[in-house]
Amino acid sequence: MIRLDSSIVLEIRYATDSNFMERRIYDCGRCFYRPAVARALLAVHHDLRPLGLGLKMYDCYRPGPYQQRLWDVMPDARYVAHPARGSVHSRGAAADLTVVELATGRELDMGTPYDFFGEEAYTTTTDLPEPVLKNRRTLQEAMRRRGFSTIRTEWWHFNYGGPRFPLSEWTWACP
Ligand SMILES: C[C@@H](N)C(=O)N[C@H](C)C(=O)O
Ligand SMILES: [Zn+2]
Repeated sequence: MIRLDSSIVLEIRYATDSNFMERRIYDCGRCFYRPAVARALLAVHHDLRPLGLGLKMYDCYRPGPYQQRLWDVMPDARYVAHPARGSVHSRGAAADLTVVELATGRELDMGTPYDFFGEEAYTTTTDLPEPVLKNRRTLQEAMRRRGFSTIRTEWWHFNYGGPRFPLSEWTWACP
C-alpha cells in the first residue's frame, strides 16, 4: 500500500509485540491487498485528505496460517475468524485500520485501543463520548463510500464488498 501512497501510515501490530498476543508473529510488517481493494483504500485515504486526515493500517492481508496463531490466544469467533473458515484478511480483502491527523500522525480517539475485545469496541455501541462517536462516523462513512462494510464487534475492521477472493497462504518477503 505504501508504494501507492507513502503518506499511508503502517503500524502492523502483529509484526511487533504490541498486540493482544503480546508477541510478534509476522517477521516484518508489510501491507498487501488485492488490486481492487488497494485502489479502494487509496481512494479512502485521498477522500480524507481535505479534512487533514489519513489512514493508519494495523493489519492488511494476513497469510492463512497466521489465523491459527490468533485463534490459539483468542478462540472466540466474535473477535477472530475461525481458522477452518478463514479470515477475510486471508482473502486480501479486509483492513484493520484507524484515522490519523496527517500533520501530527496523532490517531483520532476511537474509544478503545486496537484489538480491544469488548462491547466498547462494538460498532453498535452508542454509549460513548460524542467526539468518539463522531470519529467513528468519519471512519465508517469514508470506508462505506468506497465499498467497505463494518462488522459488529470491531470498529477497526472493514471488509471489502464484491467478488469473494480465494483464501491465500502466500507470505511476503522481508528485507
Ligand atoms: C483479530 C482482529 N484483528 C480481526 O481481524 N478479526 C477478524 C474478525 C478476523 O479474524 O478476520
Ligand atoms: Zn480485522
